[in-house]
Amino acid sequence: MAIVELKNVSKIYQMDKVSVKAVDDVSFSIDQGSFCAISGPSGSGKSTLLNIIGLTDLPSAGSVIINNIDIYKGIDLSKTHRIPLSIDSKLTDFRRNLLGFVFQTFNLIPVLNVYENIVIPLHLGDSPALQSMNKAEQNKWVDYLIDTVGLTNWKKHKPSELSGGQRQRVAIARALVTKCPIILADEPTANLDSTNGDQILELMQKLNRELKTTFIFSTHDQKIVNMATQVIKIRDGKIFQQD
Ligand SMILES: Nc1ncnc2c1ncn2[C@@H]1O[C@H](COP(=O)(O)OP(=O)(O)OP(=O)(O)O)[C@@H](O)[C@H]1O
Repeated sequence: MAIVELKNVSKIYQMDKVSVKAVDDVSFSIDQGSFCAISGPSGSGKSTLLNIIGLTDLPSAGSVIINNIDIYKGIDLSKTHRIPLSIDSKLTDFRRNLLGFVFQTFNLIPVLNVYENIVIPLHLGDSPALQSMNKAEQNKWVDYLIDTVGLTNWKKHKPSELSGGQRQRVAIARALVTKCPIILADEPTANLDSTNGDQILELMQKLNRELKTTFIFSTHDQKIVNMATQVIKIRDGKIFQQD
């Protein structure tokens, strides 16, 4: 079953008189539970596609369907250059409930410790998955995540006291804490050495298998491509191969 579907999606960036077609009439679907790599050379449109799926970038044309919800239904995208106020709060809810984000620069809050960084999303929204857990169950879930990412002895430590690999583990636990069905990861291994990068990938693969969370990567990393259950290769904003 498809959890993400893009139909005839294009994205044009307009800069003064120059327009750049970053994504050019792209259609694909990603199955629930996939470990999916969007790969391609620099400037091919990977991050733009991930941002469109992450609902942080508005397409210029096409449909984006996530979890069977046609996100921009009824909106004339050709005349809309900014996320319309009328759907802004709906998109924020979709992002909180459906999507978790892992970035190459980790994006942790420096003044908060590991535990506090991980539980932040629990204080921001109230997704259906979270509503189904009482306080004790939430605490058990957070402990399970911290244990699974191997940071039980580091709960009280600040990000500055952690290695790059440990910081990315915090970011992964934070992305998963709301039990969202989809994790978007933009070059998650780019700032890690190869040993730490390998460990982070193995961890994400384990979580993908155990929790059935869908992982979608934008990446140059051939190791991610080799591990992926679905690969979408793009070049100049177009798909040139899918397997
Ligand atoms: N905000 C923007 N304004 C104008 N042009 C942009 C913007 N973001 C991306 N682009 C252009 O769109 C094209 C695709 O960029 P994108 O960042 O999606 O590629 P990428 O494959 O992720 O590249 P990289 O691997 O180097 O991060 C490029 O030509 C880029 O210059």
